Amino acid sequence: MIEVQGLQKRFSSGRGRTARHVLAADGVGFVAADACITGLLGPNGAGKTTTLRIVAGMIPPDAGRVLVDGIDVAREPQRALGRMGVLSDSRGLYPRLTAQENIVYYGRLQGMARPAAHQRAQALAQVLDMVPLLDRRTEGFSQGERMKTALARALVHDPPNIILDEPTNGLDVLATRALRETLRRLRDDEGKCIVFSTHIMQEVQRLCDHVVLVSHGRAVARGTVAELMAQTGGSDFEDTFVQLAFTDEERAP
Ligand SMILES: Nc1ncnc2c1ncn2[C@@H]1O[C@H](COP(=O)(O)OP(=O)(O)OP(=O)(O)O)[C@@H](O)[C@H]1O
Repeated sequence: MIEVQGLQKRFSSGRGRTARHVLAADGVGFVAADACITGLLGPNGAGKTTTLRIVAGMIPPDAGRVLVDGIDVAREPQRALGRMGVLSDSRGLYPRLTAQENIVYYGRLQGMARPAAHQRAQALAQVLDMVPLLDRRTEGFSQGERMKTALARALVHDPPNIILDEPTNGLDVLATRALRETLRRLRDDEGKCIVFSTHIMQEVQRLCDHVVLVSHGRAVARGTVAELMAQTGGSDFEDTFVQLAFTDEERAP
């Protein structure tokens, strides 16, 4: 379970009169339960990636906190990270290592013995339909191949919580379907807590049990797709999204 409480994060660039500030997270908070797929849905620049990077301990918040299975990420980052698998926006694979070496290396960093990490890499490759990739260097991998490798790496230590930033970015329709199926299986068979970010409404409708609408660094609405639509009295999720996530000025043509 992941609890995100009142996160604030301001980015600054320049100095003096030329200084510019962006409030990327402005009090965002939500709870992501176990055996549940939670989607952070929001427009471009809403603060989804910033929020997930803070959750994953990659950047510190200015205020607020994140608890992963009750462990404070800022206070005990190693323990918290051990309970999280993170697929970040950059994917960040080592190009000179094979897919298998990338996965095993990360498993070793998480304290796994080499044989166990190898076994797990093989098992994940079966699940993610990437066995032929295992012995290839990741240099030159396609988007889908990179995503699968990064996902296997994120899951190698069998974490109870899985964080995915825009996981379907650059995937074709079959790879997207396969990923969705994998996430459902992880939820249903293994009770994982899964949080992912997207700005694609259809993805949320197809996959999410719980939706957190993020806008201007805040969680402006939460619930199932049906609950969110009931809030606006609409029958179309796109209309609901536009009503809840954009201001009147932003909506004006
Ligand atoms: N390192 C940074 N330095 C300066 N500004 C940043 C930085 N990271 C994010 N921002 C700004 O913070 C705001 C939120 O960005 P973020 O990437 O979290 O949004 P997002 O919801 O993930 O957007 P998208 O859907 O477009 O990926 C944006 O205005 C962005 O330009």
